[in-house]
Amino acid sequence: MTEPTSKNAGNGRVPALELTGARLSFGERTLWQGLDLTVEPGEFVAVLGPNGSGKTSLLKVLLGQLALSSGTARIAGTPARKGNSHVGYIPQQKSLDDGLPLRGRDLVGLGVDGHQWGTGLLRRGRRRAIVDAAIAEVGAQHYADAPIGSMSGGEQQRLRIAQALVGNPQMLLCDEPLLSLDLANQNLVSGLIDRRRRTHDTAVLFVTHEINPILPLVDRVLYLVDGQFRIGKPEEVMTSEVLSELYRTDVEVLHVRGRLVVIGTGDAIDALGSAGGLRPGEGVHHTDEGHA
Ligand SMILES: Nc1ncnc2c1ncn2[C@@H]1O[C@H](COP(=O)(O)OP(=O)(O)OP(=O)(O)O)[C@@H](O)[C@H]1O
Repeated sequence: MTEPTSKNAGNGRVPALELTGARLSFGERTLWQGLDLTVEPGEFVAVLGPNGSGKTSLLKVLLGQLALSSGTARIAGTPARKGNSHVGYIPQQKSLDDGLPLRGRDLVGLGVDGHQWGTGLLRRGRRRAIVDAAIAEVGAQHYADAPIGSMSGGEQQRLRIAQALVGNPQMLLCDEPLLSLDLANQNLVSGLIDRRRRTHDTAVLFVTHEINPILPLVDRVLYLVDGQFRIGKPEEVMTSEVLSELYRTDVEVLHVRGRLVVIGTGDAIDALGSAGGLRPGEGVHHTDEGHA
Protein backbone atom coordinates (compact mmCIF):
# COMPACT_ATOMS: atom_id res chain seq x y z
CA MET A 1 0.00 0.00 0.00
CA THR A 2 1.35 3.45 -0.87
CA GLU A 3 1.44 6.34 1.61
CA PRO A 4 -1.23 8.95 0.90
CA THR A 5 0.18 12.05 -0.82
CA SER A 6 -0.70 15.71 -0.18
CA LYS A 7 -3.55 15.54 -2.64
CA ASN A 8 -4.96 12.31 -1.29
CA ALA A 9 -4.98 11.94 2.43
CA GLY A 10 -7.29 8.94 2.15
CA ASN A 11 -10.37 11.17 2.29
CA GLY A 12 -9.60 13.57 -0.57
CA ARG A 13 -8.54 16.39 1.77
CA VAL A 14 -5.07 17.90 1.84
CA PRO A 15 -3.46 17.13 5.22
CA ALA A 16 -2.85 20.12 7.48
CA LEU A 17 0.64 18.80 8.16
CA GLU A 18 2.86 16.13 6.64
CA LEU A 19 6.26 15.23 8.01
CA THR A 20 8.03 12.55 6.02
CA GLY A 21 11.29 10.94 7.10
CA ALA A 22 12.01 14.06 9.14
CA ARG A 23 15.31 14.33 10.99
CA LEU A 24 16.69 17.23 12.97
CA SER A 25 20.32 17.14 14.13
CA PHE A 26 22.60 19.75 15.64
CA GLY A 27 26.15 18.59 14.97
CA GLU A 28 26.53 15.08 16.38
CA ARG A 29 23.26 15.29 18.27
CA THR A 30 20.07 14.04 16.66
CA LEU A 31 16.89 15.31 18.31
CA TRP A 32 14.59 13.06 16.27
CA GLN A 33 14.75 11.10 13.04
CA GLY A 34 12.52 8.95 10.87
CA LEU A 35 9.56 11.07 11.92
CA ASP A 36 6.50 10.46 9.75
CA LEU A 37 3.42 12.32 10.88
CA THR A 38 0.30 13.27 8.95
CA VAL A 39 -2.13 15.56 10.76
CA GLU A 40 -5.61 15.80 9.29
CA PRO A 41 -7.71 19.00 9.23
CA GLY A 42 -9.38 19.43 12.62
CA GLU A 43 -7.10 16.98 14.38
CA PHE A 44 -5.66 17.87 17.81
CA VAL A 45 -2.16 16.47 18.38
CA ALA A 46 -0.31 16.99 21.67
CA VAL A 47 3.51 17.03 21.58
CA LEU A 48 5.00 15.83 24.86
CA GLY A 49 8.51 15.10 26.07
CA PRO A 50 11.15 16.17 28.59
CA ASN A 51 13.20 19.38 28.37
CA GLY A 52 15.49 19.37 25.37
CA SER A 53 13.70 16.59 23.48
CA GLY A 54 13.07 18.88 20.51
CA LYS A 55 9.45 19.98 20.85
CA THR A 56 10.06 23.69 20.27
CA SER A 57 12.56 22.84 17.52
CA LEU A 58 9.79 20.94 15.75
CA LEU A 59 7.60 24.05 15.85
CA LYS A 60 10.52 26.12 14.53
CA VAL A 61 10.85 23.74 11.58
CA LEU A 62 7.15 24.16 10.83
CA LEU A 63 7.43 27.94 11.16
CA GLY A 64 10.29 27.89 8.63
CA GLN A 65 12.81 29.11 11.22
CA LEU A 66 14.87 25.90 11.20
CA ALA A 67 15.67 23.61 8.27
CA LEU A 68 15.24 19.85 8.59
CA SER A 69 18.50 17.89 8.39
CA SER A 70 16.65 15.44 6.15
CA GLY A 71 13.09 14.62 5.09
CA THR A 72 10.25 16.98 4.25
CA ALA A 73 7.75 19.13 6.13
CA ARG A 74 4.61 20.34 4.34
CA ILE A 75 1.81 22.47 5.70
CA ALA A 76 -1.51 22.49 3.86
CA GLY A 77 0.28 20.90 0.90
CA THR A 78 3.17 23.36 0.62
CA PRO A 79 6.70 23.21 2.07
CA ALA A 80 7.08 24.74 5.53
CA ARG A 81 8.36 28.31 5.22
CA LYS A 82 8.47 31.62 7.05
CA GLY A 83 5.42 33.89 6.78
CA ASN A 84 3.08 31.07 5.77
CA SER A 85 -0.50 32.35 6.01
CA HIS A 86 -1.72 28.78 6.55
CA VAL A 87 -0.01 28.79 9.95
CA GLY A 88 -1.13 30.45 13.19
CA TYR A 89 1.28 30.46 16.12
CA ILE A 90 0.48 30.82 19.81
CA PRO A 91 3.60 31.31 21.95
CA GLN A 92 4.02 30.72 25.68
CA GLN A 93 2.19 33.15 27.90
CA LYS A 94 4.68 35.86 28.81
CA SER A 95 3.76 39.16 30.34
CA LEU A 96 4.31 41.87 27.80
CA ASP A 97 6.20 44.98 28.81
CA ASP A 98 4.05 47.41 30.85
CA GLY A 99 5.34 50.32 28.81
CA LEU A 100 4.59 48.77 25.41
CA PRO A 101 2.68 51.40 23.39
CA LEU A 102 0.41 48.81 21.83
CA ARG A 103 -3.31 48.28 22.30
CA GLY A 104 -4.83 44.83 22.33
CA ARG A 105 -6.35 45.31 18.88
CA ASP A 106 -2.94 46.37 17.49
CA LEU A 107 -1.47 43.07 18.66
CA VAL A 108 -4.27 41.16 16.92
CA GLY A 109 -3.79 43.27 13.78
CA LEU A 110 -0.18 42.11 13.55
CA GLY A 111 -1.56 38.71 12.55
CA VAL A 112 -3.31 40.08 9.45
CA ASP A 113 -1.60 39.30 6.19
CA GLY A 114 -1.53 42.73 4.50
CA HIS A 115 -1.76 41.35 0.96
CA GLN A 116 -4.89 39.33 1.59
CA TRP A 117 -7.47 42.07 1.84
CA GLY A 118 -7.12 44.35 -1.19
CA THR A 119 -6.09 48.00 -1.08
CA GLY A 120 -7.13 51.47 0.19
CA LEU A 121 -10.31 52.09 2.14
CA LEU A 122 -11.75 48.72 1.32
CA ARG A 123 -8.68 47.13 2.77
CA ARG A 124 -8.88 49.22 5.96
CA GLY A 125 -12.55 48.37 6.39
CA ARG A 126 -12.01 44.67 5.85
CA ARG A 127 -9.00 44.65 8.07
CA ARG A 128 -10.97 46.26 10.89
CA ALA A 129 -13.83 43.81 10.41
CA ILE A 130 -11.64 40.71 10.61
CA VAL A 131 -9.71 42.06 13.61
CA ASP A 132 -13.05 42.79 15.34
CA ALA A 133 -14.29 39.28 14.52
CA ALA A 134 -11.13 37.68 15.93
CA ILE A 135 -11.39 39.79 19.10
CA ALA A 136 -15.03 38.78 19.50
CA GLU A 137 -14.15 35.12 18.96
CA VAL A 138 -11.99 35.16 22.10
CA GLY A 139 -14.47 37.36 24.03
CA ALA A 140 -12.02 40.27 24.37
CA GLN A 141 -14.24 43.10 23.08
CA HIS A 142 -14.43 44.94 26.39
CA TYR A 143 -10.66 45.25 26.90
CA ALA A 144 -9.18 45.12 23.37
CA ASP A 145 -8.61 48.89 23.22
CA ALA A 146 -6.59 48.99 26.45
CA PRO A 147 -2.78 48.99 26.40
CA ILE A 148 -1.40 45.44 26.26
CA GLY A 149 0.90 46.08 29.25
CA SER A 150 -2.08 46.81 31.53
CA MET A 151 -3.72 43.41 30.91
CA SER A 152 -3.53 40.22 32.98
CA GLY A 153 -1.65 37.20 31.60
CA GLY A 154 -4.90 35.47 30.73
CA GLU A 155 -6.26 38.51 28.90
CA GLN A 156 -3.03 38.85 26.92
CA GLN A 157 -3.08 35.17 26.02
CA ARG A 158 -6.63 35.42 24.66
CA LEU A 159 -5.48 38.23 22.37
CA ARG A 160 -2.50 36.13 21.22
CA ILE A 161 -5.02 33.45 20.23
CA ALA A 162 -6.99 36.08 18.32
CA GLN A 163 -3.75 37.14 16.60
CA ALA A 164 -3.00 33.53 15.64
CA LEU A 165 -6.54 32.98 14.30
CA VAL A 166 -7.09 36.27 12.48
CA GLY A 167 -5.48 35.00 9.26
CA ASN A 168 -7.77 31.93 9.28
CA PRO A 169 -4.91 29.40 9.42
CA GLN A 170 -5.29 25.71 8.57
CA MET A 171 -2.67 24.73 11.14
CA LEU A 172 -2.39 26.14 14.64
CA LEU A 173 0.99 25.71 16.34
CA CYS A 174 0.88 26.16 20.11
CA ASP A 175 4.00 26.32 22.29
CA GLU A 176 2.89 25.65 25.87
CA PRO A 177 0.12 28.26 25.66
CA LEU A 178 -1.24 27.36 29.13
CA LEU A 179 2.01 27.95 31.01
CA SER A 180 1.59 30.37 33.96
CA LEU A 181 -2.18 30.57 33.51
CA ASP A 182 -4.52 29.77 36.39
CA LEU A 183 -7.07 26.96 36.04
CA ALA A 184 -9.90 29.17 34.87
CA ASN A 185 -7.74 30.68 32.13
CA GLN A 186 -6.27 27.27 31.17
CA ASN A 187 -9.84 26.09 30.62
CA LEU A 188 -10.77 29.20 28.72
CA VAL A 189 -7.73 29.16 26.42
CA SER A 190 -7.85 25.42 25.68
CA GLY A 191 -11.62 25.75 25.10
CA LEU A 192 -11.08 28.53 22.54
CA ILE A 193 -8.52 26.45 20.66
CA ASP A 194 -10.79 23.41 20.72
CA ARG A 195 -13.80 25.38 19.49
CA ARG A 196 -11.82 26.76 16.58
CA ARG A 197 -10.73 23.36 15.34
CA ARG A 198 -14.29 22.09 15.60
CA THR A 199 -15.88 25.05 13.80
CA HIS A 200 -13.17 25.67 11.17
CA ASP A 201 -11.38 22.30 10.92
CA THR A 202 -8.16 23.99 11.98
CA ALA A 203 -5.58 21.35 12.92
CA VAL A 204 -3.75 21.85 16.22
CA LEU A 205 -0.22 20.88 17.23
CA PHE A 206 0.01 21.61 20.94
CA VAL A 207 3.37 21.44 22.74
CA THR A 208 2.90 20.88 26.47
CA HIS A 209 4.53 19.40 29.56
CA GLU A 210 1.18 18.73 31.17
CA ILE A 211 -1.33 16.64 29.26
CA ASN A 212 -4.10 16.58 31.88
CA PRO A 213 -5.61 20.02 31.15
CA ILE A 214 -6.07 19.05 27.49
CA LEU A 215 -6.52 15.28 27.80
CA PRO A 216 -10.21 15.31 26.78
CA LEU A 217 -9.35 17.28 23.61
CA VAL A 218 -6.37 15.26 22.37
CA ASP A 219 -6.81 12.94 19.37
CA ARG A 220 -3.19 11.80 19.21
CA VAL A 221 0.05 12.24 21.11
CA LEU A 222 3.57 12.63 19.72
CA TYR A 223 5.89 11.74 22.63
CA LEU A 224 9.57 12.61 22.12
CA VAL A 225 12.28 11.30 24.47
CA ASP A 226 16.00 11.40 23.85
CA GLY A 227 15.91 10.74 20.11
CA GLN A 228 13.02 8.23 20.33
CA PHE A 229 9.34 8.92 19.76
CA ARG A 230 5.91 7.33 19.75
CA ILE A 231 2.76 8.50 17.99
CA GLY A 232 -0.73 7.28 18.81
CA LYS A 233 -3.93 7.89 20.70
CA PRO A 234 -3.39 8.96 24.34
CA GLU A 235 -4.50 5.53 25.55
CA GLU A 236 -1.93 3.89 23.25
CA VAL A 237 1.05 6.11 24.12
CA MET A 238 0.42 7.13 27.74
CA THR A 239 0.90 3.62 29.11
CA SER A 240 3.37 2.14 31.59
CA GLU A 241 4.79 -0.07 28.84
CA VAL A 242 5.38 2.63 26.23
CA LEU A 243 6.74 5.25 28.65
CA SER A 244 9.05 2.69 30.32
CA GLU A 245 10.42 1.86 26.89
CA LEU A 246 10.89 5.52 25.91
CA TYR A 247 12.51 6.54 29.23
CA ARG A 248 14.43 3.25 29.47
CA THR A 249 13.40 2.85 33.11
CA ASP A 250 10.35 1.64 35.04
CA VAL A 251 7.54 4.11 34.69
CA GLU A 252 4.00 3.52 35.86
CA VAL A 253 0.98 5.34 34.50
CA LEU A 254 -2.03 5.52 36.80
CA HIS A 255 -5.51 6.74 35.95
CA VAL A 256 -6.86 8.76 38.84
CA ARG A 257 -10.27 10.42 38.50
CA GLY A 258 -9.93 10.99 34.76
CA ARG A 259 -6.35 12.19 35.04
CA LEU A 260 -3.05 10.55 34.22
CA VAL A 261 -0.44 10.32 36.96
CA VAL A 262 3.02 9.10 35.96
CA ILE A 263 5.26 7.50 38.57
CA GLY A 264 8.92 6.80 37.79
CA THR A 265 12.33 6.25 39.35
CA GLY A 266 15.73 7.86 38.98
CA ASP A 267 16.59 10.77 36.72
CA ALA A 268 13.84 9.95 34.28
CA ILE A 269 11.21 11.16 36.70
CA ASP A 270 12.65 14.66 36.60
CA ALA A 271 12.17 14.56 32.88
CA LEU A 272 8.51 13.68 33.34
CA GLY A 273 8.08 17.09 34.93
CA SER A 274 4.56 18.26 35.49
CA ALA A 275 3.09 15.51 33.32
CA GLY A 276 2.05 14.17 36.70
CA GLY A 277 5.43 12.62 37.49
CA LEU A 278 5.98 11.26 41.00
CA ARG A 279 8.67 9.19 42.69
CA PRO A 280 7.48 6.03 44.45
CA GLY A 281 6.28 6.87 47.95
CA GLU A 282 5.40 10.47 47.18
CA GLY A 283 1.71 9.68 46.91
CA VAL A 284 -0.68 11.14 44.43
CA HIS A 285 -1.09 14.87 44.52
CA HIS A 286 -2.91 17.14 42.15
CA THR A 287 -1.57 20.59 41.57
CA ASP A 288 -4.58 21.44 39.46
CA GLU A 289 -7.27 19.54 41.31
CA GLY A 290 -10.75 20.42 40.19
CA HIS A 291 -9.88 21.06 36.59
CA ALA A 292 -12.48 19.54 34.30
N1 LIG B 1 20.12 26.28 16.80
C1 LIG B 1 20.55 25.34 17.65
N2 LIG B 1 21.82 24.90 17.64
C2 LIG B 1 22.24 23.94 18.48
N3 LIG B 1 21.45 23.33 19.38
C3 LIG B 1 20.17 23.73 19.45
C4 LIG B 1 19.65 24.74 18.58
N4 LIG B 1 18.33 24.91 18.85
C5 LIG B 1 18.05 24.04 19.86
N5 LIG B 1 19.15 23.33 20.21
C6 LIG B 1 19.21 22.30 21.24
O1 LIG B 1 18.27 21.30 20.90
C7 LIG B 1 17.68 20.76 22.08
C8 LIG B 1 16.19 20.76 21.94
O2 LIG B 1 15.70 22.07 22.18
P1 LIG B 1 14.14 22.40 22.19
O3 LIG B 1 14.01 23.81 22.62
O4 LIG B 1 13.56 22.02 20.89
O5 LIG B 1 13.62 21.40 23.30
P2 LIG B 1 12.21 21.31 23.98
O6 LIG B 1 11.78 19.89 23.92
O7 LIG B 1 11.28 22.33 23.43
O8 LIG B 1 12.60 21.69 25.48
P3 LIG B 1 11.79 22.47 26.63
O9 LIG B 1 10.77 21.52 27.14
O10 LIG B 1 12.85 22.75 27.66
O11 LIG B 1 11.21 23.73 26.04
C9 LIG B 1 18.22 21.57 23.24
O12 LIG B 1 19.24 20.81 23.88
C10 LIG B 1 18.76 22.81 22.60
O13 LIG B 1 19.88 23.31 23.31
